[in-house]
Amino acid sequence: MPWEPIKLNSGYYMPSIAFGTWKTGNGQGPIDQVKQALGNGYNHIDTAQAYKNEEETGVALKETELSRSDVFVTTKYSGTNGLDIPTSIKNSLSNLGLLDVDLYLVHAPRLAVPDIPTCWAQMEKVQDDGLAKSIGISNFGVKDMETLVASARIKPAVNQILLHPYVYERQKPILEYAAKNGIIIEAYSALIPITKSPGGPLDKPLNEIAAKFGATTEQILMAWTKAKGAVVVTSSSKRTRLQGYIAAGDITLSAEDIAAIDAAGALGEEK
Ligand SMILES: NC(=O)C1=CN([C@@H]2O[C@H](COP(=O)(O)OP(=O)(O)OC[C@H]3O[C@@H](n4cnc5c(N)ncnc54)[C@H](O)[C@@H]3O)[C@@H](O)[C@H]2O)C=CC1
Ligand SMILES: O=CCc1c[nH]c2ccccc12
Repeated sequence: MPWEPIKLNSGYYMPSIAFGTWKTGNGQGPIDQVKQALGNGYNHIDTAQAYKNEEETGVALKETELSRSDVFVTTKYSGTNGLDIPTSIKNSLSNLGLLDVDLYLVHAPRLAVPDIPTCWAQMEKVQDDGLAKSIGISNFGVKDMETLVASARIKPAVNQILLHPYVYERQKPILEYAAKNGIIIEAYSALIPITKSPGGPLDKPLNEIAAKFGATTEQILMAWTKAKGAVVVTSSSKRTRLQGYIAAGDITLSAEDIAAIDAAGALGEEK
């Protein structure tokens, strides 16, 4: 299997590519987009309180042929409407029509109120109470993680962060700290060098490596992210793109390919 499941520090396995539901509200709606992803090789769905599509995600999960145990569901505490963590997780489960989620994340460190240790103790209770199989964080920097780990009984299983070659140097300390502490990195917006920042130093190596593999540049960015040991959370309303991302799991970049992408990435910061 190309995108191998990754074992989390909770003992559970997480599929290493996820379909993200942020901004699935346009055109084809979230229900159809989640169903399309589930029908095209995705068994990991990423949503959040803030995305306001947990109910639609729940409908898609009910309507799919896959059983609950075949799909890994992530949602996040986003501090929406000023609700606290115990209330938010119950609302999310009710919206999703589920008894538990596979992964519950604190969406950003600024949401950890009144402070990170107090917030994390509430997350630990969510896991203790069986409402989430694993708990984690998103957008946490090294200092945030140090504060959390210093008082944690349960270490975060995952830190979901921005990761692509133009921010790799900046984000590397987060990857290193996570690796030392058994925290899996999940990368969002891996395609930004193509979707938002084309015309930079990455274009040449990405095009050359893509031509060598007979692949698209999106697929090469996905393969690079995978090579960094990260889980990928991506999205598209287009079936062919979704299928292309799955196929990217078969691409193994050489050390030289990775070095060329790292070097070009370090030359240009995100625009
Ligand atoms: N925790 C957090 O703060 C965040 C989490 N996320 C999660 O990650 C998921 C994916 O985030 P994205 O930034 O959308 O990921 P992404 O970088 O993988 O981009 C996917 C988007 O790029 C488009 N795309 C693909 N190839 C393209 C091409 N050749 N030309 C133009 N557009 C192309 C797709 O249609 C899709 O809209 C979200 O749905 C959400 O679940 C995203 C942002 C922040
Ligand atoms: O997850 C994507 C970005 C986003 C949208 N709403 C929120 C709320 C809190 C943190 C991040 C985000």
